[in-house]
Amino acid sequence: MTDDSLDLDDSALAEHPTVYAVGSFSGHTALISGGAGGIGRASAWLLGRLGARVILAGRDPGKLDAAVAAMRGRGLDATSHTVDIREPDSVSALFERLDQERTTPDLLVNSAGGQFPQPAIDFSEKGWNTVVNTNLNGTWRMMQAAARRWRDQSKPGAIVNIVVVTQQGLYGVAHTVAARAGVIALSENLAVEWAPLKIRVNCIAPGAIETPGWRVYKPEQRETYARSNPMMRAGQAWEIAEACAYLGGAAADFVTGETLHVAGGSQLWGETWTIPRPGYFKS
Ligand SMILES: CCCCCCCCCCC/C=C/C(=O)SCCNC(=O)CCNC(=O)[C@H](O)C(C)(C)COP(=O)(O)OP(=O)(O)OC[C@H]1O[C@@H](n2cnc3c(N)ncnc32)[C@H](O)[C@@H]1OP(=O)(O)O
Ligand SMILES: NC(=O)C1=CN([C@@H]2O[C@H](COP(=O)(O)OP(=O)(O)OC[C@H]3O[C@@H](n4cnc5c(N)ncnc54)[C@H](OP(=O)(O)O)[C@@H]3O)[C@@H](O)[C@H]2O)C=CC1
Repeated sequence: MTDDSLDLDDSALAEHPTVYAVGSFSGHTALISGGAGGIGRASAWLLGRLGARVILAGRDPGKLDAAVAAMRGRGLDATSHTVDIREPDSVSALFERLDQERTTPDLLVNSAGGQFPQPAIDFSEKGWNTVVNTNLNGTWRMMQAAARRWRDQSKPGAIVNIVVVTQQGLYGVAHTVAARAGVIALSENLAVEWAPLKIRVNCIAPGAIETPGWRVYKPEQRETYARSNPMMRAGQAWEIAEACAYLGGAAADFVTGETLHVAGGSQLWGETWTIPRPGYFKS
């Protein structure tokens, strides 16, 4: 697979079949961090097509503008705001801008995240902190800011955190596995603590999903990902978007504190080496 083939095709996202009914998110607003990336953009398209007003958030205004223009071109209600979830002030500023617009999302999808592959023994202090600050602290900041609005306005809310498979077999990204395990534990805790506020908190653990985010991995490592699960294929961003629509919507009104693996079974079988597999493990 080439670097170019990882780019998502907006015209495909505009027409991909879905199991959900058009209008099932009418009247709902979804804030999607990482909304111009692979999984975030597919989720924005799906939720938008189902009737939601979608707000895409990320660091790169050019990518956000392009994604919003494509969605608006198909008649969807899409806007964007910049945010760096690593910066507390940036997250505060995002939510203040939404307050000024009198916009409170009903659904927050935390898809902003990422990591770089490196043997854990070589992690620098800064590298470790960057990944933990992005994936654990950044996700937390977004959750807390949204929850405060829902509490203050006595509104229900739903959060879907995109994490990674943490049980086994994701080697070379120990920093992100640690951060995402933190997000899962945090989500389970908040599912209880925020239930009185009518806030549901769930996670999706994707397996290998072909997105632009894969460019951080060497082609020879990427080539192995499709065989990292018993279904022997890579997943598509649309498959995560559909799970997002489930956990973020009315069908999951009684679901909270859950982590849904959309991973082709890779949480049960298989191994993923984002760095070259050491000779020690070769048969
Ligand atoms: C059983 C499990 C089955 C599951 C199968 C799954 C298989 C799939 C493969 C793996 C799973 C995960 C996949 C994905 O998540 S793909 C999509 C996610 N997208 C990305 O990861 C995007 C790319 N990543 C990044 O943008 C960066 O890594 C980062 C998160 C760090 C953010 O980048 P940013 O530009 O904001 O930060 P910097 O470049 O300034 O870096 C800050 C410091 O981080 C250290 N660093 C960064 N890159 C490297 C590197 N390549 N090697 C070593 N260290 C790195 C470094 O300290 C940086 O500071 P300095 O530049 O000052 O040194
Ligand atoms: N693709 C896969 O195989 C898997 C992905 N995941 C996870 O799913 C999530 C989405 O990944 P995917 O769509 O594939 O990756 P992408 O890299 O395509 O998208 C991630 C998005 O996050 C945004 N982002 C990154 N850092 C920040 C930040 N500090 N503040 C705001 N936005 C940020 C990026 O936008 P910008 O640079 O413009 O800010 C980017 O658009 C990530 O958490 C990823 O780790 C988990 C398992 C497997």
